[in-house]
Amino acid sequence: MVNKEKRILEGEKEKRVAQLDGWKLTDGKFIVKRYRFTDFLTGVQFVNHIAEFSEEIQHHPFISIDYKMVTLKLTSWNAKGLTELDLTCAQKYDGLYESITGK
Ligand SMILES: C[C@H](O)[C@H](O)[C@H]1CNC2=NC(N)=NC(=O)C2=N1
Repeated sequence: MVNKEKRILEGEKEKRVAQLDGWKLTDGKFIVKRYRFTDFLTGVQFVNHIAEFSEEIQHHPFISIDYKMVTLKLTSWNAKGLTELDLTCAQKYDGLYESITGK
């Protein structure tokens, strides 16, 4: 079984993050994405879904809500860097966004 808590190798990071949709690598250990919504409450609804999922799997992104924009920033504190779990979560967040907005 793949160890999801394993850090992604230094030389692999850029490539792996580039395979994600709209996610950017920052400070060598975070991935960040901005999600746009047509209104404030839809963004809040998205954040609620993210919050529930994060609790379920005990892996939590930094979340900021700036009116109709939600920014998620993720790393694995325990592993002190980016892990497979972070990349998996990024795809899950994208799926939640799609299910809420249809985009
Ligand atoms: C004990 C608890 O499961 C851990 O501290 C979890 C909680 N949520 C977490 N969230 C994130 N993003 N990274 C972690 O390493 C992490 N660790």
